[in-house]
Amino acid sequence: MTDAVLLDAQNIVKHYGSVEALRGASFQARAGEVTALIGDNGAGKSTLIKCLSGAEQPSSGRILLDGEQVHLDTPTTARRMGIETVYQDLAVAPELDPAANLFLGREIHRRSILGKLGMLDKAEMRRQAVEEFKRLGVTLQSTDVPIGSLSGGQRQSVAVARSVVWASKVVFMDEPTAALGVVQRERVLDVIRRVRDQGIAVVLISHNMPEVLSVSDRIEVLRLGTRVARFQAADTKLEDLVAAMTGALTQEEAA
Ligand SMILES: Nc1ncnc2c1ncn2[C@@H]1O[C@H](COP(=O)(O)OP(=O)(O)OP(=O)(O)O)[C@@H](O)[C@H]1O
Repeated sequence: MTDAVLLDAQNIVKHYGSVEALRGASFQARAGEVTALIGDNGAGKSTLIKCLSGAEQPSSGRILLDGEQVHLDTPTTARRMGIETVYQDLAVAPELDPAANLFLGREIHRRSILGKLGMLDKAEMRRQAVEEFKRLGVTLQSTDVPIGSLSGGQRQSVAVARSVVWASKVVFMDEPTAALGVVQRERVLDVIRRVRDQGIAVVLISHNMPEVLSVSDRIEVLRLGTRVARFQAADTKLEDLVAAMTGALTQEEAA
């Protein structure tokens, strides 16, 4: 674990009309660590991630990346800064194979005039995809079949890999293991650990507390739109997390 904060969100407020989804929420993530963002339904987790990935604009507050204030006006701006997001609803194209999914929207074109005419370099994309899947520990029996025919866990591993390959700093994952079986869930968690080990700051939203404790280095708790507690996962018990989420424990000074 390191002490250098890579992503530092300070006092983020987000209004949707009269609803105050975030009421001065702060959040920090470090490179080479998994930080879990937890909280009860409606606590503001998804809204915070949207604000930190350029999908929504905060009403007020500051976001620092590597110590510099940034304005994430669109997801494209965030991506250019090395921030990627994996959404809950498997963001893959089922009819395409895993390599094509990895390069979706970022295809490699042939070098010749054919490339200028829009022809894709499928062999090169496949070669790089196989390398990336290997690096991230994504095991697929075949890289030639449509992704729709793979298991849920394999599909989700490809979705995670797709964001991770392009992320140089931060990856947000909103419930990446929701709806997966035990074995498949473990596979995705392994991919997450490998991503962390490559120096990326991984931010994980999850409602599964044993999973949070097993994969995270740090845990930040949101309640009613503000951060109410922070924990180092190694020193934390499940009851501590539940107490912080429900408001039984207020640890605001520590947060
Ligand atoms: N687009 C929107 N318009 C109006 N209110 C919204 C909108 N998005 C979120 N909210 C409200 O903001 C609050 C926080 O929602 P958010 O989805 O961020 O919570 P969450 O912690 O991710 O919850 P869950 O665990 O249920 O997904 C909720 O009260 C929600 O109803």
